[in-house]
Amino acid sequence: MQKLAAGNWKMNGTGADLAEIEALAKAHPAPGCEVLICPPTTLIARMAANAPAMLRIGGQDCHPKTAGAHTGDISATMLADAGASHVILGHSERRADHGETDSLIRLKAEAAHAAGLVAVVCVGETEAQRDAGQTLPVIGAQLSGSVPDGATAANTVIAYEPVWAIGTGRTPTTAEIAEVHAFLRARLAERFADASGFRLLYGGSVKPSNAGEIFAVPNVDGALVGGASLKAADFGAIIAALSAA
Ligand SMILES: O=C[C@H](O)COP(=O)(O)O
Repeated sequence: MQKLAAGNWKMNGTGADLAEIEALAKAHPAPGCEVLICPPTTLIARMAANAPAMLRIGGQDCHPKTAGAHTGDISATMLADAGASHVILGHSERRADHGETDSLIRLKAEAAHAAGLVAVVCVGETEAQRDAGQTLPVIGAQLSGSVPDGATAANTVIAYEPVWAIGTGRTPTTAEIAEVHAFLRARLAERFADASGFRLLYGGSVKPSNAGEIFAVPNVDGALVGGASLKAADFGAIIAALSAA
């Protein structure tokens, strides 16, 4: 399978930041992995209009419906129309800030698939859940509830993001990442014939300095990167590490 370096710009970036994409493409015109940037919605069409061949573009959320009276929302169909090929769903910031449930995320993933988008479905435990020994049950429930039956290795990517590792500079040990990713692979195998082909990303404080050791962990097929995806030099170094893994 082709590994995936995915950047989530979150609520960061204006037109001036498109220069980072130009710099990234110049430094890595033919990376040895798939490269995805999920900018704010306002930048998707502009990024897609001049997208270098090495780059895929994604949204950060979508509504479960195709169209309708939903002020402020955007549909998967609209993302695809703007030039997106992927959409992040169920990020912990949306689960926390917008009360997104597993069943809602599943509906969003179904909408993404119907629009021809790859759904990047996020799962991850809070620090309190890890401290209580609930990491695997929590992640198992999120996976079962959020990933629709129509998921395949081609249309779905799973991102494991421990909530306590996001933007904190803290990461799990490589053994802890390995345990969760092996668990995810096994749980997917209970439902999907092509489970071995699903890309499993790690996310949470991935940086150039720790990317190599994280990418050496079994069943880690790439990363979902927040802060370090905003600058071409940092994200380029992560792309290089994944390409070499
Ligand atoms: O979607 C990305 C993750 O939330 C990770 O963010 P971070 O790399 O800034 O910790």
